[in-house]
Amino acid sequence: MQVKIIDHPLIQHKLSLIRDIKTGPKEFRELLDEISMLMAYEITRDLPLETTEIETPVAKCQCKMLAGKKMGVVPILRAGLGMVNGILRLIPAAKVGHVGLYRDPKTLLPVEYYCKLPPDVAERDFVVIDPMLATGGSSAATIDILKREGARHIKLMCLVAAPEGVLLVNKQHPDVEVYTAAVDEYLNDHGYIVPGLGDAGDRIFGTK
Ligand SMILES: O=P(O)(O)OC[C@H]1O[C@H](OP(=O)(O)OP(=O)(O)O)[C@H](O)[C@@H]1O
Ligand SMILES: O=c1cc[nH]c(=O)[nH]1
Ligand SMILES: [Mg+2]
Repeated sequence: MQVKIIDHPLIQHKLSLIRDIKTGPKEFRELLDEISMLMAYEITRDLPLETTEIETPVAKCQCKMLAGKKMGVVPILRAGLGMVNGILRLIPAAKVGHVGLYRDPKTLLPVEYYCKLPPDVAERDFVVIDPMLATGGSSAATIDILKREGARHIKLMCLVAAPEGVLLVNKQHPDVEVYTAAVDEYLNDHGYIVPGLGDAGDRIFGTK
């Protein structure tokens, strides 16, 4: 199983709070936003730097700055929306594409209902975001869509993953690095991650 677990203590602490059934939508959204920002710090570790001359009040010096790589963030609707702002706070120049998928409750297969991507897909490095990687069907389908539109560099960032989902993405998209804060135990008969955190979309938007 190829997966990078981001086990920073702040992320693990906040993840435990977010799992708690007593955490309501307001606190859930705030925690997801904070965790997303912390995770973005980790997934951008390999961004290229270039040297440029800066003049401080004291002297000129050679300083490092981001080399201007174009980035794109693609939340999977709905729950992925809860991770967008945390990432944009660290990478404000990223363009945001949206892919709408819902998981058919019987078949557990993803059903596409929306797609709007930036025009220059082939020039950008993408991060697909969704709090939950369960069977992996939704994430794998989103990566399919991005590749079909010309994307070549894609990472997947989720909050909680099931081993089944990581393995599916590894198998269908071996070039895509998967980042998560936790790999949980298994999927139950309804396709929910155990112990997981329940239905992420419903908990963010208060729809249950
Ligand atoms: O890995 P999978 O088995 O595909 O399941 C994970 C998907 O299920 C959830 O979305 P859901 O279909 O509940 O839609 P929502 O975000 O609109 O609630 C979740 O946010 C993922 O997108
Ligand atoms: O546990 C799960 C599985 C899929 N989608 C969710 O929101 N939670
Ligand atoms: Mg949902």
